[in-house]
Amino acid sequence: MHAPLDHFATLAVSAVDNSLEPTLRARIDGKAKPPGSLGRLEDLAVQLGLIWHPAPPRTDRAMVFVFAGDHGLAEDHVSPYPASVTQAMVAAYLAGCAGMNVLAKAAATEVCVVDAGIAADVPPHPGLIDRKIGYGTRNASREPAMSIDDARRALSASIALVSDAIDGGIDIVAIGEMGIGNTTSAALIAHRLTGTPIGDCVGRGAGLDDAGVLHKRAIAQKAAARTAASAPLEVLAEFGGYEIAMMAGAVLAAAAKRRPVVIDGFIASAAALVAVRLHPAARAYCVFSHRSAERGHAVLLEAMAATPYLDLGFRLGEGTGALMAIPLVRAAAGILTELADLSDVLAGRLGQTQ
Ligand SMILES: Cc1cc2ncn([C@H]3O[C@H](COP(=O)(O)O)[C@@H](O)[C@H]3O)c2cc1C
Ligand SMILES: O=C(O)c1cccnc1
Repeated sequence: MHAPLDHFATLAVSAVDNSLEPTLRARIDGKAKPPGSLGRLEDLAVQLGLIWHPAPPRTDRAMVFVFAGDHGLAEDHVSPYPASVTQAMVAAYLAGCAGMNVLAKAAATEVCVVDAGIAADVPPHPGLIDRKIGYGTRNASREPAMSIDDARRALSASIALVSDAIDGGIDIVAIGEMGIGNTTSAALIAHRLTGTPIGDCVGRGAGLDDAGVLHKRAIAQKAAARTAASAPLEVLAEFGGYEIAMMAGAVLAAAAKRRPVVIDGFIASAAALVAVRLHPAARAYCVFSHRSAERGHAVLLEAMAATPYLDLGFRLGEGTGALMAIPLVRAAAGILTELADLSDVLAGRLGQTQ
């Protein structure tokens, strides 16, 4: 049950070489289209070029890692659903019949389901990766959700898992989560790492009504008032959860291995912020997929100067928003690797890709 700590301690993230950007822009401007006419997809192409330099970007295999964990906070009724839904949804992922599975199929993306800390013993399944750190976190409104050591264990476990997947041929990493109560954890992380008032970070989560949001806000206030922690690892340990820690580790692993990591919505963005505060160079590897309808997502996006590509009104999690952006990543890479130069087209030299 205990993963080693050293993958986190020894991790190195190298910065992308931003001085290459003008060269990449000029190359894209020379393609068979008016300059800038593929809009923000060109920005994504530049980002992929910087990440993969000097190699051309590869996008054959994408994998979404869905980390599942339970939250002690759930006993305070911060969610309209009981904690048992976490495990039930994991069973649905393994059966291939959840929202995430449907969207992963459409996005030609492999699925990796990880038990980061579900509050029950989950029956073994060939599709389930057991990296359980504990049986749910402790209640962050009363005490730290986890120890610093457990936060490091969670980070290290996912760093090892995602690094191995990349070594095994995964070109695009995407992150998502399942954990009843985790929008409260994410709100607390957003609040503490950005300095935004907690009330502006708390939203409806899985569908609270107005009274429910008021109650959730009060619980979050209580948790925030309990601790003055401000360093990213401490904030992560104070507020949880295991699946958020593992998403942060996944971001760091992708960055360390120089692969793009597609960030889902509110909770995944909170994890990305933890990762970026731990290793600022990791920001350049993050692709922010969509703008979640959850209140507080804007706070996180702004803190990372991120403008997502999609606005579909999603507020599900599970990696669903990230999955919808995988085709964009593939298309953007194609701008660099398959789109002809205008000079070749005008000279009638067709069918030669760069
Ligand atoms: C059936 C169901 C499936 C879900 N899939 C993702 N979430 C989403 O809702 C949860 C966060 O909301 P809160 O903080 O209000 O609990 C997370 O598990 C998130 O992934 C779901 C929630 C439910 C109910
Ligand atoms: O944006 C998300 O990831 C989200 C929002 C609400 C509930 N679950 C997930």
